[in-house]
Amino acid sequence: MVLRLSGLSVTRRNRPVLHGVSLSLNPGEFVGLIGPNGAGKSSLMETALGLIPCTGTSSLATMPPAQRARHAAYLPQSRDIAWPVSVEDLVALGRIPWPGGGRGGLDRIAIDAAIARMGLEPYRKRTAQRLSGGEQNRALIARALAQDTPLLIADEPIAGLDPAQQLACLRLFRELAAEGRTVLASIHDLGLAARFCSRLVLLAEGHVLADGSVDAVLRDDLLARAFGITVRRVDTPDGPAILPV
Ligand SMILES: Nc1ncnc2c1ncn2[C@@H]1O[C@H](COP(=O)(O)OP(=O)(O)OP(=O)(O)O)[C@@H](O)[C@H]1O
Repeated sequence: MVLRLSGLSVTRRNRPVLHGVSLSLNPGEFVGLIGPNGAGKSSLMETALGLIPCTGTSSLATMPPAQRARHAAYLPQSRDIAWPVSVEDLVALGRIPWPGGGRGGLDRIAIDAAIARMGLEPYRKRTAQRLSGGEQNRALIARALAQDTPLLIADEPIAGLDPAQQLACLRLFRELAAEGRTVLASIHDLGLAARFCSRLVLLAEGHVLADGSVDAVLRDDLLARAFGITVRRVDTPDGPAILPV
């Protein structure tokens, strides 16, 4: 088990936003977290990481901070880069939890691999704050990859990426899962989530409405209940195309 959440409830500004959420993630899963705006997806990720107070338990939140940082990498929804660092130095920050802290030989290998995997070679010496939004997003994903953790928690990782970069990012996450890592990512594009994720969790108003295979979760009744939409579904050789109507 890579992450176990048990009965998580969260209140923000005196409003309950998560209600007794339980979830277990296993090695090799790419789990897509879907649900309407305000459903609690980011809150769930932040709570799992121990960043906001809750009742219930998260196996990650109870770890000492250094151990937690070697277990889970996090791509937050806000992509703010606070300092004018180079892409290379930004990615190296992912190595801080490990012995060597970014400067050892193993760190160098992990940093170079993350930069290559995100196609950032041409940008490595550039100031990260001066890249385009999508390029900054990729640099922050590279930082998370350099952290080399069993679990990656990514909040809307494909938001702001062009179609080719969206596919590249989701392919990469699928590859990470095939390598035995676990990825939990919130995704608004139901078609892409259906094509790439091995499992979906549908969150609505702070409750898990459904958790399971793509077919079990993307049911008409559940989508109508969560989003108030119906979908047209067309099976293609590349996976389902899902059109909300
Ligand atoms: N920092 C905060 N302080 C107070 N309330 C918050 C805060 N962040 C989120 N909320 C509230 O918590 C609820 C869940 O928000 P959350 O960001 O977890 O939803 P989400 O499913 O990630 O939404 P989205 O798809 O829009 O990113 C919302 O009602 C939101 O207004």
